[in-house]
Amino acid sequence: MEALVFTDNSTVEFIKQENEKMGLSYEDFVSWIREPPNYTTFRVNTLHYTVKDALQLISENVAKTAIQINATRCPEVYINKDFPDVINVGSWDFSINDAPSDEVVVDAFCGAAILRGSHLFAPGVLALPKGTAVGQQVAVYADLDGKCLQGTATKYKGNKMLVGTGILELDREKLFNNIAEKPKGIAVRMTWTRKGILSFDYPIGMGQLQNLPSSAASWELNPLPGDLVLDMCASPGNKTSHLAALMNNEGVLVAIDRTEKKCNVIRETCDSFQAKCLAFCYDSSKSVLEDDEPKKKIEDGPPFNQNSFDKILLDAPCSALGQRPQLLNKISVKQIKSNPSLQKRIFKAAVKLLKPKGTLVYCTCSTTLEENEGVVQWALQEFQGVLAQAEARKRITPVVLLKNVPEDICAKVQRFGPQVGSVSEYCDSIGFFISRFVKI
Ligand SMILES: C[S@@+](CC[C@H](N)C(=O)[O-])C[C@H]1O[C@@H](n2cnc3c(N)ncnc32)[C@H](O)[C@@H]1O
Repeated sequence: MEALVFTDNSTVEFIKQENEKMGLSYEDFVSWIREPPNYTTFRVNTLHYTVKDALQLISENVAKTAIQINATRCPEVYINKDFPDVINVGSWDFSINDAPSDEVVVDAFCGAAILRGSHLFAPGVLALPKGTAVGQQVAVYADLDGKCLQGTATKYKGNKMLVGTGILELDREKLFNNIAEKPKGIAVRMTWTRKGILSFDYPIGMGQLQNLPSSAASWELNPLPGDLVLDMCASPGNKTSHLAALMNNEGVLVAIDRTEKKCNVIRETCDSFQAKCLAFCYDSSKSVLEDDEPKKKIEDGPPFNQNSFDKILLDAPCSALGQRPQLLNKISVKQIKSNPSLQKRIFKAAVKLLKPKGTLVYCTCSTTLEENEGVVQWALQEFQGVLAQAEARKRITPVVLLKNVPEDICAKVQRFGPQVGSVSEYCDSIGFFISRFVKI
């Protein structure tokens, strides 16, 4: 029997109802969510690399991999037709006849990363039978029940899925027996994964693997050199670094997240891209000064004066139900339903911080109606006469009509997901939602 992706019965019921509103069955949704997208998207850091150079380098590295793994045909590598700084890399078209008998087991989260092309890194290994030697071909399985214990020395008998095969680079001694130091480095160098997605090398700073809708969200905001831009929920800074590139590092780019640790990650990401941004640790829902408070400079950090920013990205904290692939998810309905109230609080602050005629982009990596169209409906009601929903600058998804949501709202948002009847390659990405607004 196939293992469950969602373990909580009420979550299953909730997801069933959500998908019915889009004319999808629960089974359709789960069979989509448990598989990775068919291709990888790489966003080039145009501050320091040309897309042409990045394309050439990735193509060369993919060709080198072909030699290493004895593949006769390389996947396609090409510039995305809609986003000029995005390179698409297709999947490898070969299968294996028999998986090696030596098995490594990883947790479901790590298994999902391998399905998306990652190598297996040391901290992810749960089970490795005694006697398996470095240099040997191994099969990598994901534990679908969440029951395999770290350090297991025998073949794991629980519910598991083959995610790929590769060459073992670290033995049990290095993985489990060094108490003083946490294991690090590649434990298994993957040479085949179940959906044919493999990693490729690229220099630090050249760009990053980024889901296509995430790149699309920054393009929707369209920050220009010289703009005053705010990224309200910014860590780890992937979109921040993209915004800086679109601004050519000219203007002011402010990034906020709620802990210092998360802000340090934003700074690290931006440093590796040589992207300029001011990162501040703050609760974005409280980042607005009242009318009667003294005026401050943006550079001094939050809270900010009202009407301060030309463009604001609100990549909201969410249930992340659109992430793909998901092999095991224990989220409860209570957790899913806790998101909209925070999303709306941050949204309220965003509207106050935005200059008249300014642009706000709201996005999530969730597929639920309440976190997406639900927030849009609420915002249009709450800010009647102040905020208008705008057409997508670049529509790359089909319009998805939803029960009880006005058609004009559905027609303006972009919903990435497993929609029935869609043929665009862009729908084969993660589940994501983007809506653009302008302040009147
Ligand atoms: C979807 S992630 C952002 C991903 C990021 N935009 C990127 O592309 O790299 C949402 C972020 O919101 C942050 N967050 C949650 N509540 C917040 C709040 N009240 N104020 C600021 N940030 C918050 C979380 O810490 C998390 O890092």
